[in-house]
Amino acid sequence: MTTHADTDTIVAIATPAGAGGVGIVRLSGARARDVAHAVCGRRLEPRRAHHVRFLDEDGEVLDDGIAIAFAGPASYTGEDVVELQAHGSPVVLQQLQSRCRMLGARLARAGEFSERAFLNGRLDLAQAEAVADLIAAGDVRGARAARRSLDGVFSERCASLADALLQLRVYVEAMIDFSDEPIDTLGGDEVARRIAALGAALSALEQDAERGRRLRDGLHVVIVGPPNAGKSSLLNALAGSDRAIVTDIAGTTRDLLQETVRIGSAELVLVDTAGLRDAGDAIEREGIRRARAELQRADLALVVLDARDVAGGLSTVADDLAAVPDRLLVHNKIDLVEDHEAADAVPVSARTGAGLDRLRAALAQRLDGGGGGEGAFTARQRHVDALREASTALADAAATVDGGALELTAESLRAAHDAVGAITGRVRPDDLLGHIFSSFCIGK
Ligand SMILES: Nc1nc2c(c(=O)[nH]1)N(C=O)[C@@H](CNc1ccc(C(=O)N[C@@H](CCC(=O)O)C(=O)O)cc1)CN2
Ligand SMILES: Nc1nc2c(ncn2[C@@H]2O[C@H](COP(=O)(O)OP(=O)(O)OP(=O)(O)O)[C@@H](O)[C@H]2O)c(=O)[nH]1
Repeated sequence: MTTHADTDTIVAIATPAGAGGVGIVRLSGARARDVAHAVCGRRLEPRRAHHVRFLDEDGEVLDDGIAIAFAGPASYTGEDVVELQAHGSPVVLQQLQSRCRMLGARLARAGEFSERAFLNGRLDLAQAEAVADLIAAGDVRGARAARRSLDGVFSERCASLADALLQLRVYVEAMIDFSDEPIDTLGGDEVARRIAALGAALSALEQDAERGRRLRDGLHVVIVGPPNAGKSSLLNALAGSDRAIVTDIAGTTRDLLQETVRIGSAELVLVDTAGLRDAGDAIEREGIRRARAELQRADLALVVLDARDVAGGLSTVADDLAAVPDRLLVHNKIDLVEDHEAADAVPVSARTGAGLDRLRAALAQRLDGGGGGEGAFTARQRHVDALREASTALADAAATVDGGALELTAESLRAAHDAVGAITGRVRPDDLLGHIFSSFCIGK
């Protein structure tokens, strides 16, 4: 792997803002070790922890700490890297960073260390994205899944798909070169068979990636039901807060209200919505429109019904539930009814708290069904979109094979191959890298 001697040497505080036990200033680039030499007053042997004094330009001691140098390409970025590990004082870390800048290092942009790791082939694009997803993970499942992506689980699946697509492209290109012969003697059936097999592999990966996207983005649970069923009360009870306004006036909730709730080791995003009904003033109708739009994005609808009128409530919302992939029925206000057992619903009272543990358990079970088990990895919307694009292109390829229009088949296969390649960054549109790495934190 080549180090990029022609690029700037960059510096950033790698640890979070604020005071901490230890703070790290990280350098990467051809001049990293020279800069460190000047700051530490001595040369650093690679991969060895040195206890040194960090000096300012007058030889004044800024702090004492640990300095470690990594000689490229055996480093995180693939370039020469130095870490200056000081006491976690924001003042000291700022001084150290300024000193490195005075010595010729430039302040790193957000994500620039990881971007260099990508550009130097240390990580592919999906792995670099997994670094950011690991850092941002809100729960154990998300962190584990991001770790698998960082280890290349997702990338390897993409790579083997890309390989198979490449082989098929080569085969089809060869057929085109012999195109004066009839297609069936050349193996048109074989091409069709291989396209079908690839389509199956692609759709399996697309499903796993969609599950991975949910792991990353969190399960989106939308609370719906008729007015006054107790949706806001239930949000408050689950969130353990008084976020939502509760009154006995039907149509109280108008806008969407979102809370992040932790269930076991998982985090889910709960959205309270306006009660669904075909009435109300202009504001309430807008609230209902937003509730319906929110349902389109839901992974799970938590359907809250008043236990005193389950059938009536359900008929109010039935049409709106059609688009939701999964639902959990809740009968609320069981404190007001005698017999509340129901086979297909969780009975609760948002007022007394009865049944809430059962509801949490039911939610936790749905969360497990949503992925995060053995082998699950994180993915992003970008990846799911790319896999869908590849599926469409592959379907186009299949359609043209039948007609014997092999140039078109070859073109569609190329499009599918490029779409899969964009996931790991083998193929990349111009603006993609800036878009991805700018959302990282500084120092990563
Ligand atoms: N102090 C510190 N901790 C850290 C990092 C860091 O940069 N500094 N990391 C970064 O964000 C992560 C670890 N990532 C790293 C990845 C590769 C190499 C590295 O030196 N790789 C060489 C040698 C391989 C080996 O010895 O195992 C290589 O890949 O050739 C270092 C850190 C998490 N913890
Ligand atoms: N007895 C009893 N009353 C409840 C329970 N849950 C909610 N309520 C009452 O029912 C009324 C409506 O509750 P909300 O939480 O505002 O209902 P909502 O479904 O959000 O109502 P909208 O905002 O109109 O859609 C309030 O007076 C609550 O105090 C419950 O479990 N038992």
